[in-house]
Amino acid sequence: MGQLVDGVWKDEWYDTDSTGGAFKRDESKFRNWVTADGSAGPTGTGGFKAESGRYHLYVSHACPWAHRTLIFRALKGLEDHIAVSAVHPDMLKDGWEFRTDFDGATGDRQFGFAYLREVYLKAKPDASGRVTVPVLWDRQTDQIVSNESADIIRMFNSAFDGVTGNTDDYWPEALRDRIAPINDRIYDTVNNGVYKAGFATSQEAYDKAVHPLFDSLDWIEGLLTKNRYLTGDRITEADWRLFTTVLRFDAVYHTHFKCNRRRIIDYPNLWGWARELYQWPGVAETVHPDHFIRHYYYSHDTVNPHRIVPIGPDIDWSEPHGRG
Ligand SMILES: N[C@@H](CCC(=O)N[C@@H](CS)C(=O)NCC(=O)O)C(=O)O
Repeated sequence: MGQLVDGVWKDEWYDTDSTGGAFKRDESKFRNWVTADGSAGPTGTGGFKAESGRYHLYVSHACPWAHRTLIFRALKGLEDHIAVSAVHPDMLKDGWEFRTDFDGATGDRQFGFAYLREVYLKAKPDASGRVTVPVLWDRQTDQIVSNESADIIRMFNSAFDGVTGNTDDYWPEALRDRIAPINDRIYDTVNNGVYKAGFATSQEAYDKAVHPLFDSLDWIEGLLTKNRYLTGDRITEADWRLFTTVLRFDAVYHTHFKCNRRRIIDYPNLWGWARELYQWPGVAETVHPDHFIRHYYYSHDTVNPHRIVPIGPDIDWSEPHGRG
C-alpha cells in the first residue's frame, strides 16, 4: 500500500514510528456535498445537484467505510441512478487496483483506469495523501465530490429523494442529538478501534485501542438489551455505521486484528441485531465476505506476512433474528 505525494505514487506503509506505534487515520480530503438543488452542503463548495446518472461511486467490497455507502444506495433505491465500480480485494504496492480477476471486481467502468490513484490524479494532478475508497465522482464537472463515507451516506439519505421518491430517513431531525454522540463513540472505539488495535506496532498502542473497543461492545450490548436499535425503536444511520464493522468482526478483526476478547456471536443482543440488519431488504446483496476475507489477510503484509487465509468460523447470518 502507498500514497500520493504531490501527484507521485510512493509505496509506503503507515508510519507508526513517529506515533509510538499507534495508527492515525488521515482526514478525508474531498468534502463537497451533493444536494437536492446544488447549493453548498455543510463543507466544501456547491454545484453538485442530485441528478440521475450524474455521479459514479468507487468502492471496495472489502472496505467497511465503502460498504456503508453501498448499503445506503440500496436502502434509498439509488441503484438505477448511481453506478458503481468495485476494485479488486488485494491492495498491494500499487494500492487499490481495477483488476477484474476476482468475482465482483468490476474494473473501472468510467475511465478504464488500472489503478484507483488515477481517479484521484484526474481530479487533482498534484494530489497528496492516501488513495481511499469510497470515492463519489461527478461526471458532469469531472471531479471528486467526496471521499468521506460519513458524508456520502448523509447525501444519499436525502439529496436524491426528489429523484427516487424514497423518503426513508436514517438521520431524522428529532434523533440527531442521540445519534451524534453514539456515532462519535462508535467511530473512535469500534469502526476505527479495530484498525487501531490491528495496525498497532507497540503493545501500548494496542492496549490503548483494544480495551475501549470491548468496553464499547459491552455498552452496545446493554443498549440493545433495552432497545431494538441503537437509539430506540427506529433504525438510524448509527446502526448502519456500526453494522459494517460488526459484519467483518468474527471472520476478520477477531483474528487478523487481534480483537479476540469476545466474538460478536458471544453477545446475544448484538448478534441478533446484526442478523436483523443483514436480513434487511437489499442488504445481503451488498455483502461480499470473499472480498473482505481475502483483502485483509492478503493485503497487510506487516500484519500477516505469509498471507495465509485462515479457515474462518461457520456463521449463519440467515438464522432468524428474533428481534421482533
Ligand atoms: N474516512 C474514510 C476512510 C476510508 C478508508 O480508510 N478506506 C480504506 C479501505 S477500508 C482505504 O481505502 N485505505 C487505503 C489506504 O489507506 O491506503 C471514509 O470513511 O470514507
